[in-house]
Amino acid sequence: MRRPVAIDNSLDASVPIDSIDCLSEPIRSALRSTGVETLFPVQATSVPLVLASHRYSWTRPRDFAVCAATGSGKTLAYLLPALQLLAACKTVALRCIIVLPVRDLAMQVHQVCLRLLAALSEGAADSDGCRRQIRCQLLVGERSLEKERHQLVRLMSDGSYRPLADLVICTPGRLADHLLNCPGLSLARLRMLIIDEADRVMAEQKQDWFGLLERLLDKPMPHPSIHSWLHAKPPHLQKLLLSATLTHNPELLQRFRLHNPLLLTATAESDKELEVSAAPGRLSEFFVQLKPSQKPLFVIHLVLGLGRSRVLCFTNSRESAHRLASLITLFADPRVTCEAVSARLPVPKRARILRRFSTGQLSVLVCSDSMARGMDLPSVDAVVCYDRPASLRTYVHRAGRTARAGRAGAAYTLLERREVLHFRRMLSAGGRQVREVRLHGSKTKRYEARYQTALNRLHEEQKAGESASEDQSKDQNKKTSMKKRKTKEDKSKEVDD
Ligand SMILES: Nc1ncnc2c1ncn2[C@@H]1O[C@H](COP(=O)(O)OP(=O)(O)OP(=O)(O)O)[C@@H](O)[C@H]1O
Repeated sequence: MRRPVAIDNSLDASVPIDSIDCLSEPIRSALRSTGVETLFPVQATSVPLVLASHRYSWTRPRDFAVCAATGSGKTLAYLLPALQLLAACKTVALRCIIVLPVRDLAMQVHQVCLRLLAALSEGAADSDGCRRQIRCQLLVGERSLEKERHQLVRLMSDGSYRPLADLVICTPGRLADHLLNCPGLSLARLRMLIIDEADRVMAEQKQDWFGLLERLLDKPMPHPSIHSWLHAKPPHLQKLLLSATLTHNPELLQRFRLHNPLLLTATAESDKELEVSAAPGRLSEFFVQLKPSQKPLFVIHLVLGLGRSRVLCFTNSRESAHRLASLITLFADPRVTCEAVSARLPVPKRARILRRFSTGQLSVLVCSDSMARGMDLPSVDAVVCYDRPASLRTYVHRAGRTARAGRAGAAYTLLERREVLHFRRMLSAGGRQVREVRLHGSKTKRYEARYQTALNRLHEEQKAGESASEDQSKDQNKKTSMKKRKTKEDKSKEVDD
């Protein structure tokens, strides 16, 4: 890869949108009406470069890899050039695909995109009103494959297919489903493939979606229209890869067959295998050494003693998440409200819990690493790595749920003594500064008795639960052996008869 372009890690280097000449006026006014007055450094660096790479339609635009801090605004860094390019196209055709590793993230980016598109079409109504609306579809498996397919293409009476989407936001698995099962889907006009959280998407390679996509790229349109004859030569596809932890390893990146790639980076330290973006400017990072039994007490102390009002806790297992949430609930202090959320919960329930946390009705949300990537929850003022993160990547994404968009935040990692050395080494390899804070007994004394009561109640509830399930399985065993005996008796009766 050529010499990387540096991205300023400080939001003080943000640039007023009016000074970004390459942005069209409709996009600028859409930004203004969604409350964006300046472009963050990652946006001010990448938007002009990406747009410039499309200046001449006869040359193939180069590809980009963007590595910038969590919460630094990478979403707009790719949405803005994509929307500007799409707005200039007169006809509907699938021209841009945005791939995100999980459904929740795709839904979040879809929301950001819809807000911008609504502002764009309002602007069009105010001016000449003749601009075509960009059509964006979300494909994450929320609806049946059939229903999603009807959002992508329409079968016409002459047997041809009419494209219905300019832009698709999807997960890799769902994209593969459509590439395999949607007969009218044509990629002949595809100009941009954007892969957010690219390192994660790359690691999973679900259903070889990228191989499928490449094979379909070369396929001609199923039923050529006059339009497709006029534009017979397929446009060049540009790829944009983004993450806060993006590898610089050319071999790994070449899996996406990048063309003349340019790396835009705000990295902490140069490492060939793993590039970790510099930490967000106003993130303070701490670790606390304590016994496992003290961990819930520390979380309670964060809210009651240190005044953190929105705390996001990451555990390594669902059991650990539910145990912590139950314990905090049994602590029964109205100032510390807590729930656990996991990817297994039905989408509406998960959305309800996230809304309660975002609106301040919950002070502590416990979750697994499925929430660590990309989720943009407003005003999280502290992240707690309740269980030790397995890797630097995991840590960076967990900690990155706070201190977003220039706000202040703190990340606390709770460690047992034997874990401290490994953790400190792991962080210093990523150029991160982490300080130790101590949990003094004098500070937690006032809620210790109540905590002990909650702990005892939790043990009792667990015991009651265990013996109930033991009874249940005994009953079950009894029923099964009775059934077996009966069938045996019936059989021997049949033989006697
Ligand atoms: N130019 C801007 N002006 C004001 N707010 C912005 C701007 N750009 C982004 N934001 C806000 O910053 C927050 C973080 O943005 P975004 O989610 O794009 O970060 P990210 O770099 O993708 O983070 P992650 O690596 O965690 O996915 C969002 O709430 C977004 O609305």
